[in-house]
Amino acid sequence: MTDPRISPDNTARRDQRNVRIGTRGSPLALVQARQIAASLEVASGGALRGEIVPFTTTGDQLTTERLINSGGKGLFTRELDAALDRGDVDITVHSLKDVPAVLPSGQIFGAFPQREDAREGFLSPHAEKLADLPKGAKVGTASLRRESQTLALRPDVEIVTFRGNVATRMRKLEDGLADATYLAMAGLTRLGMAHLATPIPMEDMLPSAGQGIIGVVMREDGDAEVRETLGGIDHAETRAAATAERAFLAALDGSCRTPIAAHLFDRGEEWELIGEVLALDGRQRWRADGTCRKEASEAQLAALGRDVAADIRAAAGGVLPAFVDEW
Ligand SMILES: NCc1[nH]cc(CCC(=O)O)c1CC(=O)O
Repeated sequence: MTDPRISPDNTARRDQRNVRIGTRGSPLALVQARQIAASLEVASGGALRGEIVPFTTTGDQLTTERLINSGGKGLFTRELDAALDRGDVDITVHSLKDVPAVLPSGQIFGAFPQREDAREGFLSPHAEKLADLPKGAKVGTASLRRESQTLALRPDVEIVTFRGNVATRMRKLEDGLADATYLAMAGLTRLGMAHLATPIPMEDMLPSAGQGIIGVVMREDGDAEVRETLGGIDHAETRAAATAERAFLAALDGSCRTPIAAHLFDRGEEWELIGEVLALDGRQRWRADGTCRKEASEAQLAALGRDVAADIRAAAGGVLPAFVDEW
């Protein structure tokens, strides 16, 4: 006898297949993974069912201060990459800005769903924006990019190392450990907390390459139905941005200790990529930009990223690589 309390909609379809989704276990990561699960279900007409498999990554375990900048690449992806390799999960879901510029071999991006607000958010109980902070104020961040960008605008402020998930950083701010901090608007928006921050104009603070983008990774030889369904949730403009910004990153990021920012802007008729590299103390900043047609291929978008990177190297007059290595 069937239980009348179970509606047919909630009964697992016999032809429905599980897709195991590897993700970090942080609140933001889980929101993102659930979004992908829901999209997969819709895009496959109910044939695929997402099953969230949370992992603790090295980056989640380490509590050392400068971990993002000192521990090498892939701190937040290593365990997920291995699980995907072994076939323990079918896909992995990442904040693209935490994914190293080059994917592990055998892995590809199956989808870049539509980008969320890529701007940085400014959070402070005392001020609306960086310029309003009193002289010598403390700004909390663990990001070398945010540190150097802040010092470029406000050499007088003191940078204090600030990490942890969104809730932790908010608490540190409330406890007065810093007068202000930054969080990506994308993460705040996904967590329903965008109202806590003031978006910073892109021109004032260029975000990290890939900021606001979710990357869905699968094995090159992965399941054809999963691959096709991921193709259905891929967003062309977002893929264009991911491609150009990551090519720029790959061309410059010899060291993960380099403050680098990049964003692909929609200028109506064409794309414009703006890239930026800074000295850690913010006293030097190199910016370059380039454009390409909206119809550009992925190869052309990647070339745009490399060209802008080359322009920055040229502008830095050869000082960049050695300089960067010392950081
Ligand atoms: N480095 C941590 C991280 N990775 C992705 C986001 C936010 C979401 C996004 O940019 O996609 C954050 C938090 C932050 O920088 O504020």
